Amino acid sequence: MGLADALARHLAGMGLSVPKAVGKRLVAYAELAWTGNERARLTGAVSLEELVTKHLVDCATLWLLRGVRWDRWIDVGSGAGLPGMVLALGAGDGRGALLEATAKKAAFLRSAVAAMGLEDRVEVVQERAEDWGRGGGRERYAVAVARAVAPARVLAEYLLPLVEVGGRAVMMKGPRAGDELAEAHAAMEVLGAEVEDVVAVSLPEGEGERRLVVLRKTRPTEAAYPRRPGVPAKRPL
Ligand SMILES: C[S@@+](CC[C@H](N)C(=O)[O-])C[C@H]1O[C@@H](n2cnc3c(N)ncnc32)[C@H](O)[C@@H]1O
Repeated sequence: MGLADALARHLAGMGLSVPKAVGKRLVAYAELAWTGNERARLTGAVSLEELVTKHLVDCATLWLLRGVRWDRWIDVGSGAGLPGMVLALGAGDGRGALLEATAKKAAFLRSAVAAMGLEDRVEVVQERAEDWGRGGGRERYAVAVARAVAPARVLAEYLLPLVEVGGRAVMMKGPRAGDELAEAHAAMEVLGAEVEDVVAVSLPEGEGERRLVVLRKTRPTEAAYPRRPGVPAKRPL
């Protein structure tokens, strides 16, 4: 079975389907990321097949969020482009940004965006989230999303300043999301956000449990946030 078929089978296991052409483009992107892996350590995947059937499928869980529109999004700490490239290739024709602090990874992201013909609607930003949230990215996006970047209370300070009032921060978490959210209570108070939803998803073929945490921003971010690069992680709110 080809990788595009394997991807389709895994997506079907979550009640999702994509047109064949989209499946092929997702696999083409995964092949780029897998090749790029040899030059810069881009993903934790141990094989191209795992990148497709585990990591891409995990990112596609975002399509299950009914209340979130992916038309002005930013993927914070995008790494090899996860979940941002999956959103760009599979979630309509919205505009997005891939934010990544590491130069080698940002260079890969630029080449992948160009190779997939996405330059018109996907921007690569090589910055720290803390800098972009004080600068050009402040309150600019409808949705900020992150996967495997930081604990919820740290991530709240990375994501919420980037989002407009009424916008969403989406944290892709594992089954311990409840504990992380309890720790993030103070951060959400300070940053002005409430938990809108926590969606439980079982990945197909026993690949594990996921929680998609959706926060809604309720008021503008105070000027003091986000704090300087490194401070949110060192001294979480
Ligand atoms: C473990 S990787 C996860 C990458 C990708 N989201 C994924 O799911 O495969 C975390 C990434 O976040 C980036 N990162 C961590 N903190 C960051 C920050 N404050 N601003 C921008 N990027 C950050 C790192 O450089 C790294 O590429």
